[in-house]
Amino acid sequence: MTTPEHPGARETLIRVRGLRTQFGSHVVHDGLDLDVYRGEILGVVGGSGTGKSVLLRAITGLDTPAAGRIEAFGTEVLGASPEERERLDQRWGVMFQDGALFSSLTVRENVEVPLRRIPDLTPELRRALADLKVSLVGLPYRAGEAYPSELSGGMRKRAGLARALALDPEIVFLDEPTAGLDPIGASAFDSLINTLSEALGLTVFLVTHDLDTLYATCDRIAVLAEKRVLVTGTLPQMLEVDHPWVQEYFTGPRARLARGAGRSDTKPEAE
Ligand SMILES: Nc1ncnc2c1ncn2[C@@H]1O[C@H](COP(=O)(O)OP(=O)(O)OP(=O)(O)O)[C@@H](O)[C@H]1O
Repeated sequence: MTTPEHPGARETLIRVRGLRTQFGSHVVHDGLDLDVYRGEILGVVGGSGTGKSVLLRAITGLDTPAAGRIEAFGTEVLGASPEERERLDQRWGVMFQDGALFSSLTVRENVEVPLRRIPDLTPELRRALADLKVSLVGLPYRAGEAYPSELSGGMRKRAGLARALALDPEIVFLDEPTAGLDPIGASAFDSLINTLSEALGLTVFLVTHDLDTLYATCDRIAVLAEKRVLVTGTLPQMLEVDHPWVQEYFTGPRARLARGAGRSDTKPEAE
């Protein structure tokens, strides 16, 4: 299937070509291509088990694919030297579905973990920078002193985002950030993603099942199906795609609800 859009000549931050991932004989991706452009919020959708999380992990070097090329900021992720890898890790942040926080550390200490990679950063400055990130994601100051178990699910997700933002990355990878949140909490998280994208020029790679989030935040969508990125495009373009899963997902009853009565901060149609 062709890719019906290209948002002008934009800088490609991440370029994936011919990606193949597999676990034993189970092939998850085969011949997957994807570009992520600077400054965009890209929503990655697909049925359960189509490999959205595996793609995120492959791009960020957490899983090693069987074949293909992944380029981030012009650097080959696969086969990057430890020094290159360190530089890449400073240019992206990853927020996992459950926040993946260390339960024995306070929120501030969790956010300080990536900051420990910066040589010569005094403990006082590290702490101050962590507090800044905690407030950047809309958590109250006292949340920095709380342990993850003392926070609500929504606050834990924000804490996970604060840690992902610790090193001022250019791109954040968010794995189902609104999963498990009530609609008000999910809507607040959508607004936070939009605000951070606009204020910091942050690029966002967003794995989600949440149609409301797609409508509220995403500039572009990539659909995973048939072991690859089947199609990319804007939301209006998705409505024109002639593929059963895409049709069902974007024009089914839940999609109509999301489109019609979307959250209050629904993003205007991109391009
Ligand atoms: N470490 C692993 N070992 C074996 N199989 C794995 C591993 N990680 C993922 N898989 C398999 O790869 C496939 C894709 O998994 P992935 O978690 O990426 O799907 P997903 O699209 O994110 O699904 P969901 O929407 O349900 O979260 C699944 O069949 C999963 O069982």
